[in-house]
Amino acid sequence: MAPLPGARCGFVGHHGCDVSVSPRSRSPLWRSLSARVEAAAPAKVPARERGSPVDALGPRQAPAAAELRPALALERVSHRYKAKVAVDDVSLHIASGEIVCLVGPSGCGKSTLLRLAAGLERLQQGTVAIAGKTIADPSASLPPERRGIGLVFQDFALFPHLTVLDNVRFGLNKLPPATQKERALAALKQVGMEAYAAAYPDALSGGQQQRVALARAMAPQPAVLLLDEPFSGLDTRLRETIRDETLHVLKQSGAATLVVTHDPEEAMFLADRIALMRDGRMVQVGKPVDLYTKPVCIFAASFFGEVNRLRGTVRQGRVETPVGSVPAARHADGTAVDVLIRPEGLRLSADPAAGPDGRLPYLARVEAARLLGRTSLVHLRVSDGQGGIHLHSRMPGQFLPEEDSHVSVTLDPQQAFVFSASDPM
Ligand SMILES: Nc1ncnc2c1ncn2[C@@H]1O[C@H](COP(=O)(O)OP(=O)(O)OP(=O)(O)O)[C@@H](O)[C@H]1O
Repeated sequence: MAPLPGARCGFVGHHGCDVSVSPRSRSPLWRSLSARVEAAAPAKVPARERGSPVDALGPRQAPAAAELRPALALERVSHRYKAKVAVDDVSLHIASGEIVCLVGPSGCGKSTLLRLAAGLERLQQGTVAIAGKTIADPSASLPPERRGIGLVFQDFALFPHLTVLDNVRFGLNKLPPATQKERALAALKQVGMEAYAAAYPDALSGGQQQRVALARAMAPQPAVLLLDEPFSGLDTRLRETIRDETLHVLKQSGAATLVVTHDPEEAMFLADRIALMRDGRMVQVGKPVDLYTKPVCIFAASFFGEVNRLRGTVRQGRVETPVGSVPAARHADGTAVDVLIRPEGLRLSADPAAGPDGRLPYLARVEAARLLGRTSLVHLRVSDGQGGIHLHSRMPGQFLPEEDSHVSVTLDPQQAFVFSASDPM
């Protein structure tokens, strides 16, 4: 996967990540808009994707390859808040049935991009298209409620004076009453909340409210679902359960889904593709495995997990480090480089014997070892001739060598990334 045109990993610009504006803080305008949007008329999902009335909320067929035009397409979108550039020339396509997670540090422009897709922010530059039809450009814009999108926000924005059933029915008001009820109950069933149809939102837990908000967004069968930090109001344990359930529900819905999250692990868990932003720009878009194993820059490598960072110089297409040699064919001889190694890329053995090829192993002194549950984190010191370097290794299961003992280190080159030291961060 090549870096995106114009991707600037190290773009440390005048529009830095300064103030975070969460949807919660945008009320009351935000709330009234979100209420309007969530009350949107049934969306224009192509008939073939809707299914029969019987399977209205059942699994949809995956679209044939020829039909893979993006359900949602943002083209060269930019947005400023006065002098602040929040989104800078971003393009993103999402296919029907695909889940794309938009990640990046606080203030990098994720929510702004989602709000532009939703029509909650006037488009200043670029275009937004749904199912191949341009619905917004700087001269004209379809209002949010006519875009055929479902929205779920961080605070769920349920109507407190309506029952769960009526909350979900709200967006179906153009349908005959009997169909409204049938469709709303089916949506509630899909999220496991049909037993709570008569309850009011304040009698529900956070996780239950999130499920109702998802049912409400999905009940009109929108072609596009936009979720802004949908799990961040939930405690850690509940969040894992709810996002697992949500993944299955979203996959069944067949909608093109954009999920904003600041949590890289959540993105890895949910996404078919991840779009990583920084300072308003798109840094890298790809499958989670590609972002993790083929990061295009130091920022991308560091965003998805801890990395050990070593300095080195390229000699004959490789960099020698105190824990092993790393291929660096893309860099000219003599280039000063940063080598980033994931902790799980340093495999340890408590038996520091020579390898089968008779070569002496790379050795490290154990400074501490801690069991973290499924893995053990081992703090190491390796010699670099200048006082030593501190590194972390993450080993599967229980691996707790004695403090001050020596272990041998084998470096997995697949988990080591080399970037020119002169590249921006
Ligand atoms: N209504 C606004 N007026 C002025 N500046 C804004 C407004 N909304 C957002 N910004 C600024 O635009 C930038 C991008 O904000 P945005 O909310 O899109 O980022 P984000 O990545 O979603 O952040 P977070 O993860 O903290 O929600 C930030 O610097 C923010 O301060």
